[in-house]
Amino acid sequence: MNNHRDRLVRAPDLGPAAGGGNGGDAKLPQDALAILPVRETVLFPGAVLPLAVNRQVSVAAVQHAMREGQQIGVLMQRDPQVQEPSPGDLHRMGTVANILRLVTTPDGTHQLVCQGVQRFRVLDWVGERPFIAAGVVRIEEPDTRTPEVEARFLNLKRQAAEALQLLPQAPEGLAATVQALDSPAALADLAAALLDVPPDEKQEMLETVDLVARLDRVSRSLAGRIEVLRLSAEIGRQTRASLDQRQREAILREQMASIQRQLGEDGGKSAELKEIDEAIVKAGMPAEVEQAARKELRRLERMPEASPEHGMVRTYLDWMTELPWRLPEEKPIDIQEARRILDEDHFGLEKIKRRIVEYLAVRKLAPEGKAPILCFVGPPGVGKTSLGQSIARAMGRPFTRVSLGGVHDEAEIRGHRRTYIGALPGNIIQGIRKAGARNCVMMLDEIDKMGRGIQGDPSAAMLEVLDPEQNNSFRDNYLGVPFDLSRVVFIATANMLDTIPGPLRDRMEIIDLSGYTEGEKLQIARRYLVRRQLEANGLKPEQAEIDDDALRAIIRSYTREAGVRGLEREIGRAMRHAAVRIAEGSAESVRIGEGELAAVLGPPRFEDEVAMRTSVPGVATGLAWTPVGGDILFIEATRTPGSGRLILTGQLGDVMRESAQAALSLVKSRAESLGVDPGMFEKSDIHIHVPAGATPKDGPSAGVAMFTALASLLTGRTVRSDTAMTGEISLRGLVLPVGGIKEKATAAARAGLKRVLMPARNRKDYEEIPEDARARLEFTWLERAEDAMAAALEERPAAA
Ligand SMILES: Nc1ncnc2c1ncn2[C@@H]1O[C@H](COP(=O)(O)OP(=O)(O)OP(=O)(O)O)[C@@H](O)[C@H]1O
Repeated sequence: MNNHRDRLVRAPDLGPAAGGGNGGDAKLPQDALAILPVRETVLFPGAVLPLAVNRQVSVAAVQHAMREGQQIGVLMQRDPQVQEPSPGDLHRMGTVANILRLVTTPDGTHQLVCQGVQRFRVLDWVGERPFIAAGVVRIEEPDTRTPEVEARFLNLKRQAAEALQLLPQAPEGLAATVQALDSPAALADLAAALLDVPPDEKQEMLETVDLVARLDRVSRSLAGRIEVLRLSAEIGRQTRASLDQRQREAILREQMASIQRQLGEDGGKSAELKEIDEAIVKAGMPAEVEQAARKELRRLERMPEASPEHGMVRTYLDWMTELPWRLPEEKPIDIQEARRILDEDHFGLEKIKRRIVEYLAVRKLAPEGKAPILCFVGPPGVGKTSLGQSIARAMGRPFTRVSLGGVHDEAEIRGHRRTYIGALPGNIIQGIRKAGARNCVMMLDEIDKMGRGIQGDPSAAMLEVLDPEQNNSFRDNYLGVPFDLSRVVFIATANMLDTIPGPLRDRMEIIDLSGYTEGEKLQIARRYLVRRQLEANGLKPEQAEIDDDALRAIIRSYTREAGVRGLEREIGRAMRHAAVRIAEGSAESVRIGEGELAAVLGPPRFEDEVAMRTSVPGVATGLAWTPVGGDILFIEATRTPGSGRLILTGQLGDVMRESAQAALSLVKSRAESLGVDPGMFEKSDIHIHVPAGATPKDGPSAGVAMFTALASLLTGRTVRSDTAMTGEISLRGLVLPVGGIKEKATAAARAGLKRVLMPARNRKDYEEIPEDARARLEFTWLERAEDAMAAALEERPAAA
């Protein structure tokens, strides 16, 4: 069709390109492409297309590719008006092309003839001047021939044949080419390239990588096109039948007006449908999802408003249109600022904050990379949730919490199918909608408390949610379409590790928050909790004050916890007391010292518990590790006339029962050195009880305390009230090492004890114990059970 002769030109003939930047001669990294920005044209794989090359960026890109003998990346501009496009003006998905030849027309403009090879996606921009260059990933076209694909392939072929028949000026031989095509992907791309639709729609087709969705998308457009062609063919026929064109238009207008009149009578519904239609457009759904939504919208159109299904479809469409499909712009993370935010919100926790900053730094450098999933493990009230909130704040993203505690049904995570009455999406999708962004920070609370019921295993669904290979197309049963969770920042919390299923645990990076020492709690109270409670109770700082001694007393005598939640509650109570006094006018300002506490908060709750409990022989203070931090526990032993039985109560597990038996055997074998008549055992029953019977207890680490309690009972010497102990014992009287030393020592310090007895073989764990607890405790390291007796029992038998 050109009336001039094509001629081959070498790259340098194009004239000079602007210098500087990535340099005309610079080599690009291996998977990088020189980019040719084009306007209102989409090149599809397989298609041969002439492209105008006149702008500096285009000229330089083509020169570079030709000189290096490389392919070129063709990307369409978002806005055709932009004269000098920069990377931000381009779509991120385009087609890699082979340069076939370069043609210069007589009027001096250049045309590049190139052939699309395969799709690519831009990973990052690696240059802007003199030409745009991008690091890319090439998208392979898998050779899938499922029945789903096959059916669509045949259908599309049929449609293409029909369209070509209706087209008067279809190129010769095209119909035969189409029929001979054997690849569904090639057919879809060929049809898309030939279709007479706006460039943006073509770009959408290009971006539809999934083959089934692409075949559907192209087939839908083609069907529309065929309709138009049929109509125009019919009009043509009628014109030939000498129907006056004007007359025909008048008739059509008349028909349209009548249809509109009818619609007018039913204005409410059509307004509603229009609203949903607009919401679908606004939601920015991926093509496949939009297709599903539109299908439902068409169903809704046909449904009487009064039918129960109408409401269900309407609710479904509300969910679909309100979900944040579009990815909001992500600001790069400011690491300095993140550090400042973490410090502002939390006292101490240095190691943990450092780890979080590292995590954020990695995410900053590789935003699309697979970041590990952080899991905060620790007792309640140690700041797991508030750390999560700080991370969200530092990343500038919304925060949402999803509680997994008690979830034992897969559908709670993945939603119910819409066939169920009252079905809703699962809590992951609900969390996303609440957050309003699909790159939110989502805290998965109590992941250790997920159960497993008869309705499927929720942890399997969780695995899929957290798997970076799968979560970009997470399928909620209710939605029935994939949702991309890959940009969500997941953070899990748990009280204990043991109950998290192994595969889930492997996906996560565990961060331990073990609880605070008294010194840390004091600082947290002073810097955060008091201020927060002042505000919460409408007080100004000058109106109420709690001094340090009072805070320390609250920590010691009114709370016994690893975290600071109880502490905050008690401070809140004290503040309310102050608020009442100020509101009733009996004081201008209130100062609460240690002396006032009893009046404000009631009598101390924990102070003398140990002294009181251990005031009789037969009670020893043990130390336990629990999921909510360490704690003290009492081992009580008594003797009654009987026949040599050992009675054990207090919900003890097997290991603990055996350890009680071992303690008793050990005491029996030491009877003489304890000054006990060995014959006494046959005439007595020994009862060992570990109170707090509602909590199951297990483990061997109470062995030393059991032995000490029995020795105390039989010798009549009480156990020192300032001493707690832990350790396993062997039948031969050796003290064996145990776990949880740090938590146990912290618990002893928290309970106001002064001395702890621990296995000598745990000495290596001493370094782990927080400074604060170390300073307050005296440690005795036990080799043998006798060492415990010597260190724990009072010298003399208690007075009867
Ligand atoms: N290091 C700290 N500095 C300042 N405040 C803290 C610190 N640790 C905890 N807090 C405060 O203690 C309160 C309880 O913390 P948070 O709710 O985060 O606990 P949690 O570990 O998530 O508990 P749970 O497991 O019960 O949800 C919050 O108000 C939090 O701000």
